[in-house]
Amino acid sequence: MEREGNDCVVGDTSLTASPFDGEASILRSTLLLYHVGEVTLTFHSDRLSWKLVEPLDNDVSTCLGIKYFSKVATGIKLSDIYAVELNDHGSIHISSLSPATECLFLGQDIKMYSFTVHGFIRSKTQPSQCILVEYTFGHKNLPRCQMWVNQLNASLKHEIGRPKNLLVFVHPRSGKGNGCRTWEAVAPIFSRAKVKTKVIVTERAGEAFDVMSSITNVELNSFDGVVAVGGDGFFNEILNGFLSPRFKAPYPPTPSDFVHLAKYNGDSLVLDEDEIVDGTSIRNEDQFPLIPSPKQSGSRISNSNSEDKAAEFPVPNEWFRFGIIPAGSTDAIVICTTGTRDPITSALLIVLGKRVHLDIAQVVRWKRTPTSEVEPNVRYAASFSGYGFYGDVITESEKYRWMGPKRYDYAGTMVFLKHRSYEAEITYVESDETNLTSKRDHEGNLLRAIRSPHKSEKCICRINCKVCNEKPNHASLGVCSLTPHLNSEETRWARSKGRFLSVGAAVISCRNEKAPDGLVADAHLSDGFLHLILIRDCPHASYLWHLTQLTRRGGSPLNYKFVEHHKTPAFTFTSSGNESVWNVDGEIFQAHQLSAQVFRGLVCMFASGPEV
Ligand SMILES: Nc1ncnc2c1ncn2[C@@H]1O[C@H](COP(=O)(O)OP(=O)(O)OP(=O)(O)O)[C@@H](O)[C@H]1O
Repeated sequence: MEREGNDCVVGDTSLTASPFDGEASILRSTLLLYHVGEVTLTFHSDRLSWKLVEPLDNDVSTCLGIKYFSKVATGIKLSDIYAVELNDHGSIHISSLSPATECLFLGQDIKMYSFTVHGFIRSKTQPSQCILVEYTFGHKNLPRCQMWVNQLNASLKHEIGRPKNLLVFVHPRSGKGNGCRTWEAVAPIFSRAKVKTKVIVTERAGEAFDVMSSITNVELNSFDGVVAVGGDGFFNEILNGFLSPRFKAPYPPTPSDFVHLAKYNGDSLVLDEDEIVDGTSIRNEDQFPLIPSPKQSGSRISNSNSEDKAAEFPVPNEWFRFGIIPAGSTDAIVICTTGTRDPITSALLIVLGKRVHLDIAQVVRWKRTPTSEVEPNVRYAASFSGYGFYGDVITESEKYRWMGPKRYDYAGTMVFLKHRSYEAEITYVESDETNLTSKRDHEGNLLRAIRSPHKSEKCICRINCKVCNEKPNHASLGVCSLTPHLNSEETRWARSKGRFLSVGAAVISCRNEKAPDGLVADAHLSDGFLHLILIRDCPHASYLWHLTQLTRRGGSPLNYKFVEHHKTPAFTFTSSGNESVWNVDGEIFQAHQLSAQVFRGLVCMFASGPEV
């Protein structure tokens, strides 16, 4: 049933007032909204809205005396639409419609053409989660449907920031081994949104690193971003492959009395603190099979050539973004950046072209090579680097990878029972916000902090976070803009020395399903600070209490005398005595001595921050 005369296509110069709200509309037609009824569909520049032709009485429509309840939406913002498609079956039989709609056709068997608008709505119970919605509109006239599709698609093209071409890495064995299935579940969102994807399913650890570090700048420039279908460790590998050859920055600062322990036998250390990192040393990592040597590289993407040397790929790069489709065991980075652990939400945030900046820690290990030269070894971390308990858990858990995500619980229990502590010295740059929980008095006793922020005073990072939005201007300030808390005239260093159960540096809150508020509830995605958490040796029961607090929503895991919490842009670590390893974003990094700093908002993610 067609109502001729109710359609109008309005050009730019002769916009027609919408009958609903007086706003200028671009397009208006009477169409059939499947499962609802006949509607007047109106497109304003930023919104598609519809209204039932038959007036509703309290959301109830009546047809032939039968009442139908209409609880559907009455519109969708253009920014929440990710695809509009003309349905290729061409026409449908009225018999496949809902009873309410069939009533409109009085049972006639009429063929219709249709198009579907794909978008999302936020879950009412979990606001960070996006739920797919689709609205199918029908009309007997094919050109009319085509006109709507063309108009809406033309408008979607003007939506800012949406990607067109992505490089996707899938880790098939991530988490419970669901990497491929997870990608298959979200791939239709990309194809509907007409986002081209080059998909690489990894066959071994280190492959994504190789591809990312050897891909030419010309080819990388052809992508709008890279997507990891996997866990935190997999994302870390991709991040390191991206940054290592491209990001040029000084090494982290160290205090004037920082002695590189590799400097024994009176050799002088040849490193200059201002020396530029090219990061290629990561490729020579000798102890970790995950980061292979260049010879192993079986890259499925072309290698450098002379044309590429001329092509630039600036880092930081505002356009190029990273996405994570969660398929791992912990997925802390995706939880912190999207507020949820949901592949559909992640895929939608990617195709809709969302953007949030993320701080990245540069962790530099100082180590003597077989030729007796001291060599820095650079790793980048997006979520957490930890030593002692955290390093021991990751080492132990690798033995039980076959258990899947449960291996962390098992390994955690084993390591907890052993209750090992490690002798170390940590120095950190003080800032006005540095000492947050515990402080040592001059007699060496641990005092409960007086400056610990009360819970209600904590500024939690969320969508449009004010703290993160004060982002530095990378273009005008160069690399200095990445270390805003290190650029003051005088850097003040503080020191903690003793036996520690763990030493950790959180870049972000590290929320995950086991720790709903994360390790540091008020950490920000992009404030240019690391949260240094030092857990001094303490009785077993006290440590258990700290760990238990971590698992509680609203818990206070840092509010103990044996816990030091320092908000700092840089720190150094030197171990003495028996050693653990570092756990960098869930990957092992063996370092006896290291220095670290954080770069504010170094990379952009396809996300918008958590909706907390
Ligand atoms: N095809 C592969 N086979 C084996 N290992 C791989 C493969 N592809 C990648 N890897 C390695 O597996 C490691 C762990 O991957 P990932 O982070 O996805 O899983 P996870 O450890 O289960 O999750 P999470 O890091 O969230 O706890 C990564 O460091 C990556 O190098």
